[in-house]
Amino acid sequence: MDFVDLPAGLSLVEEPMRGIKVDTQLCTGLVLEHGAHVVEWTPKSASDPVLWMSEKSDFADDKPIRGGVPIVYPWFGPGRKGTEQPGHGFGRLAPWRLMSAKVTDRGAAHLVFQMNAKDDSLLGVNRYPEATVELHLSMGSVLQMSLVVTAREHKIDFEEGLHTYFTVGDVRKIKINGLDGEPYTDNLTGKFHRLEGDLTFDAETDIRFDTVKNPRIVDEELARVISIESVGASNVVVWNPWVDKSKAMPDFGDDDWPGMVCVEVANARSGSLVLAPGERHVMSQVITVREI
Ligand SMILES: O=P(O)(O)OC[C@H]1O[C@H](O)[C@H](O)[C@@H](O)[C@@H]1O
Repeated sequence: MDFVDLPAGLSLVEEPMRGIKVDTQLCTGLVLEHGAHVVEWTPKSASDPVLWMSEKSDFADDKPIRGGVPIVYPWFGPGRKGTEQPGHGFGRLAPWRLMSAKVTDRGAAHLVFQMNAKDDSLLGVNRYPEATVELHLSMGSVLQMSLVVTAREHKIDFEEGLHTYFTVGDVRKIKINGLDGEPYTDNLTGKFHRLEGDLTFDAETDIRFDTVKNPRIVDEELARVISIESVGASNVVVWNPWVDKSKAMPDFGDDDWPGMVCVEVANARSGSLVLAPGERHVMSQVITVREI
């Protein structure tokens, strides 16, 4: 950040943590160095925030942020062994460095962050040099995020995800369409199923689809459809903690669960990736909001 000049429309902020504030004719937004975390993206046409943020979130070097778009890398949840720490990997806890910042004439902000390869002090482990990990971000009337992983001298084997929290009117009244007929694993029971019709919510939900199809959140209450289009992802994870889990999470309000849903594009479990030395993989999502 110290080496990159910020054009009009971008400014440096220190609160709630150090990051880049975006304010252009197309959108407002906020991306923090901590985890290259997109905390806010609101297109100028939207009357409600698109991304959900917990008012109880921590903003600390050693804690993940609850809301926005946490980057999951290099393992998902507790990983394939079920014992990895920290949960969802160190990507969301790592300091990332701004490598370039541009704003187009039309007002789209293009930012590139790289996971800081020099600072491994945070977690006391020297894992970063295995790969170069970048987030390429375009924030305008749509939000486009690409996680770009390039193996260095050795073969790497990893999981990843863009763990997006969306604001919804009431999770009990939304439906997610686009995934009809797709197979999924219920992470709460370990059982396999196949979705029939639209996905709706009437209990705690934590499921992982094996799919390359694109989900849409149909939200009559907020009169909008949010589309999540991905490239290079073989999973979609859908999560809502419902009543009891919300109470158990200190960084999540007890009554916040109806107003959010996570729809996460990922390569996890059987979708995990292997890259040969020098090989690169890109996983992208494009988020679009349309009024209904
Ligand atoms: O609390 P976190 O580590 O941020 O994880 C929040 C959630 O993320 C994903 O959706 C997982 O599938 C869930 O099992 C997990 O509870």
